Amino acid sequence: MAGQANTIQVPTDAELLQAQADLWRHSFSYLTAMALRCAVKLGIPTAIHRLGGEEAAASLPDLMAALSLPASKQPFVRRLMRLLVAVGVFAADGVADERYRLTPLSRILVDGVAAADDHHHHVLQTPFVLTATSRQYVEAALGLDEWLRKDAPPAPAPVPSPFEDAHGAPLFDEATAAAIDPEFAAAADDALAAHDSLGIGAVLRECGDLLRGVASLTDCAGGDGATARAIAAAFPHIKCTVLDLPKVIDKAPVDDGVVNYVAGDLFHAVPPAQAVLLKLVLHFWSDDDCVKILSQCKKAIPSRKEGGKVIVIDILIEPSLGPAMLEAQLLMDMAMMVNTRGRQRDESEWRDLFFRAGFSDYKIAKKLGARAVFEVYP
Ligand SMILES: C[S@@+](CC[C@H](N)C(=O)[O-])C[C@H]1O[C@@H](n2cnc3c(N)ncnc32)[C@H](O)[C@@H]1O
Repeated sequence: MAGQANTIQVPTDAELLQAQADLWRHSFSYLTAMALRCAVKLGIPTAIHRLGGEEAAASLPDLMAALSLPASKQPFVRRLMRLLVAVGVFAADGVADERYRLTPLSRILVDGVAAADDHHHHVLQTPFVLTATSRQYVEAALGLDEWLRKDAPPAPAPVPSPFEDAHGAPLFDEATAAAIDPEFAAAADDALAAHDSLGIGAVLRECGDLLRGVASLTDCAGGDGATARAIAAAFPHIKCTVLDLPKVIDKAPVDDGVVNYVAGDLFHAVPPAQAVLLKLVLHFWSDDDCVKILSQCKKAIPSRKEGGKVIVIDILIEPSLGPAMLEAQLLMDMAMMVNTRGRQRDESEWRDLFFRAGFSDYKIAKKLGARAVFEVYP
């Protein structure tokens, strides 16, 4: 059928019109990201909060004044806000005289406030937005086709990410600040901390049984100890240890009497405990590295009979969560592919990692939004 390659089935009129609209949407979706970045840089969520709080909506002229923007730009800000309302970043009252309110999404972008009750933490996500939409991330993504054309180095050499190809240093590496831009490297660290801190409260509230009967826990790659301190506050009987790299532990609170901090390398040894936690760690690493990390964790825990387990909290790709959640998970996977050597995984990929590392069984204790909490047994 040689002729077929030169012809193509033209879509019906209805399909064509829909296809063109979808093409606009996908090709220009970066403008949604840039509109969100613009709103964060101007401080629009914080201004709306100050003008109206939860009770009253903020009018466009009041918003212009609060942001110190020239009145001549009001029609343009109205168009920016119209898009951000349409995609759920803000909500609007009225049609001609728009008044804007925060949505749950824009509430996590309000700066300089604390949670209104003791059970929740306000974790500001603006560093995440600013890094995800940064010139450095966008440039790395623009090199994706070139990167795919290039053969990977022979195994076991790691495959450098498009980010490394574009900028000459991996993300979150000592070399990043020197090779790229100290400001970007600091912002990326803040973005990681903001991204990771959101969610441990929900895990502790939703998974009551997860830590029942656990006497000691090592939070592997636990950063500055925020997660371990939250666990110790909720379960004071658990002896908590944080393992992270020396450069991170050096900045952690020295012997705060609640959590024990250990500087080390999770590829070499994990401080022994009844349970080891890997929260948002494995998605950063390749499959082979994950097997090495999980093997170290397995050495650190006792048998299943003695309550030994590894707790993994990470994204679980799950089409049944619906198209919007799946798209968020797959975009997070693309973000890992473009910017790191890691990936997001579906259940069969997680299962393979656990069994390759020598574990005998696992269960999904809870699915929480895009993430899942796994209990992995020796
Ligand atoms: C994605 S964060 C983990 C976040 C943390 N578990 C949380 O949920 O807040 C990555 C952490 O891994 C640490 N890390 C990276 N390589 C490491 C290694 N070889 N050994 C120990 N920690 C490491 C980093 O310093 C950083 O704190």
